[in-house]
Amino acid sequence: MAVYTDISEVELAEFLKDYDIGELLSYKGIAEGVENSNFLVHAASGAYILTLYEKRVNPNDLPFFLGLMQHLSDKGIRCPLPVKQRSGAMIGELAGRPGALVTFLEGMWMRRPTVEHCRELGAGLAAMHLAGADFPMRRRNGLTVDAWRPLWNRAAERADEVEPGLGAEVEADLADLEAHWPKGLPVGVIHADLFPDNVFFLGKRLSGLIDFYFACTDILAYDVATCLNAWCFEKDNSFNLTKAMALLNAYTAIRPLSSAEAEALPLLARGSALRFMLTRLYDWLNTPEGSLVVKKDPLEYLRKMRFHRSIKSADEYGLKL
Ligand SMILES: Nc1ncnc2c1ncn2[C@@H]1O[C@H](COP(=O)(O)OP(=O)(O)O)[C@@H](O)[C@H]1O
Ligand SMILES: N[C@@H](CCOP(=O)(O)O)C(=O)O
Repeated sequence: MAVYTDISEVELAEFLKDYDIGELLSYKGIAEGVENSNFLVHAASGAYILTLYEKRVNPNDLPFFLGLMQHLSDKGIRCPLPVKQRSGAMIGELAGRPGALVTFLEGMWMRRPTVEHCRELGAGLAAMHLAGADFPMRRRNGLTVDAWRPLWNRAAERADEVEPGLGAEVEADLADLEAHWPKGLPVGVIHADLFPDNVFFLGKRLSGLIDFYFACTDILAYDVATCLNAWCFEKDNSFNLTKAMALLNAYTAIRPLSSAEAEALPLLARGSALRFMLTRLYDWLNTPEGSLVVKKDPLEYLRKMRFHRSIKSADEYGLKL
C-alpha cells in the first residue's frame, strides 16, 4: 500500500472547499506506490488524485515539483496538472500533511514492457528533457553521488545480512563512482525515477508520465541510464539488448547524445543502479515487519551494478551515434 496517512470524509470535504471542483462524490486510498499517500477522488467535475506528502518529500520542494508538472503540461507533455485552489495556491494541508490535488491521467502501467513500450519511453523521455529546458526553477538531486555515502553509512553495518559480501562490494563501487563521477555533461530537468510504474500507456502508446517527486536538475543522460536499468532487464536479470536499442535510439532521434554523454553512460548506469540499490537496502532493513508497503528487492539492483561493471562502451547497450 501507500496510504500512510488516513483521512476522513469530513476532513476531505473541508479540504476541497478551497477548490472549484464541485461536490465530493467518492474517494479511496490507492494501494500502489511507495513514497506518498495517494487517493483517487471523484468530484462532480471529474476524477482527481490527492497526494499527501510523506517522509522523503521536503515541503520546500513542492513548488518545484508542482511548477514543473504545470510547465511540462503547458508544453504538451502529458502529465498530471496541479489543480489550483480559488486563491491560486497549489499546496494545501490535510491531516497535518502538505497535500495537492492533480488531474487524473488515463492509462495503465506496463507490468511487462515490450520493445515497443521501450521505444515510446525513449521518445517520451527525450521530449520531456527538451520541454524542461526552459523551466526556470532548479532543484539539486538529493540522491546523487554525494548523497550515496551518507545513505550507505546508515545501512552498511547490516548489509551482509542481505547478501554476504555486500558490504565490501558496495564500498569498492562507491569509492570508484565517487572518484570518477562525470563532470561537465549537459544538465537539465530530469524525472529521476522513471520506472514502468510511473509511465502510463493506452494500448501501445504512451499516455503520460507521473510521480515527479524525485525530479531535479541533474545530468540528462543519468535519466537515460535510470530508464535502461528499469526497463531493459528481464525478470531473470538478463539485459535485453533489443529493448535498450529501441529506448536509446528513440531517445537520440529526438535529443542526440554527445560523445561525452555516450562515453559516460556505463558509469551513469552503474551509479543509478547503486542509487536504487541503496534506497531499497535502507527500506529493506528499516521497514517494520507487518507493514503493508511492498519492499523492493535491493539485490535486483546489485545484479545490475555488476552487469554495468562489465560494460566497456555504450555500443554494448545498442547505442548508435
Ligand atoms: N495523476 C494520476 N492519474 C492516475 N493515477 C495516478 C496519478 N497519480 C498517481 N496515480 C496512481 O497512484 C499510484 C501511486 O502513485 P505514485 O505517484 O507512483 O506514488 P508514490 O510517489 O507514492 O510512489 C500510481 O501507480 C497510480 O496508480
Ligand atoms: N522506483 C523506486 C522506488 C520509488 O517508488 P515509486 O513508486 O515512487 O516509483 C524503486 O524501484 O526502487
